[in-house]
Amino acid sequence: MGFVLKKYAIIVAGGTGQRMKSAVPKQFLLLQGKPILFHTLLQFKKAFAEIELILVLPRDQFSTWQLLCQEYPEIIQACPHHLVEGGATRFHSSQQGILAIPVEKQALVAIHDGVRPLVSVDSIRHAYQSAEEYGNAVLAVSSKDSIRQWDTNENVYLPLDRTHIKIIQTPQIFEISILKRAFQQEYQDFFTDDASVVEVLGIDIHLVEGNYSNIKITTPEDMLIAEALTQNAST
Ligand SMILES: Nc1ccn([C@@H]2O[C@H](COP(=O)(O)OP(=O)(O)OP(=O)(O)O)[C@@H](O)[C@H]2O)c(=O)n1
Ligand SMILES: C[C@](O)(CO)[C@H](O)COP(=O)(O)O
Repeated sequence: MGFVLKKYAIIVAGGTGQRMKSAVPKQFLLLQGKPILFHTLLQFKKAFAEIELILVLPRDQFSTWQLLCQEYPEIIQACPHHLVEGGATRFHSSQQGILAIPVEKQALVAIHDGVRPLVSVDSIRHAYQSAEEYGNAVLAVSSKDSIRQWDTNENVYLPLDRTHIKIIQTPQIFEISILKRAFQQEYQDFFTDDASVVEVLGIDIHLVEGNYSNIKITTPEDMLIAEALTQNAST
């Protein structure tokens, strides 16, 4: 693969994990005996040794992370990174990460959920390659379930054609100049991911095939699924 542009990855982990209901912030929970965030950072390093990593965390979690980095020295050895303070929403955390990247550099920037540690190296490489070709790339998979949407006129859930549905994942990769422009906007409630922010500029989003294992660890059963999916990797 002939990559030309400099590559950054912003790993957003500025949330508080309310749905996980865990005393330990979910990004620090151990998966195969190592913090989730280590697995996430490592996948990007495995994809591109030269990549620059930016980790976004709430300020009050910096000290816990620094302690984890002492307890697991492989984190810093394998995945040196720049630590940035997060914001009130995912949008604001992405924005903080983007601000940490120098303006003058031409680069491709992936924004990835810290709690998606199972993204495959192949998916990461494929997404950067597509972003280099099309200007942006967002991982997505087809729905395996039937889908219904609430209809306010009929007051009932009506079926949707699932062949027209995509489940959106991360990483979501963009040219830095586009991200800088997009994230100057005011926050809007429908900004549930970075693609929805960039799209407001009138830019078409290019979806690329993701992997079903790339789950977002959101609720307690996701930890069990993640442990099961990584079991062979650790033996
Ligand atoms: N203010 C925020 C909110 C979320 N995130 C990050 O965005 C990713 C996806 O969000 P989600 O799974 O919703 O995480 P939380 O917001 O922590 O969880 P919850 O909504 O259950 O509180 C996570 O890596 C999370 O840390 C972030 O960086 N900053
Ligand atoms: C960015 C994302 O993971 C794409 O599926 C998702 O939108 C994050 O949503 P959350 O409510 O912040 O978990």
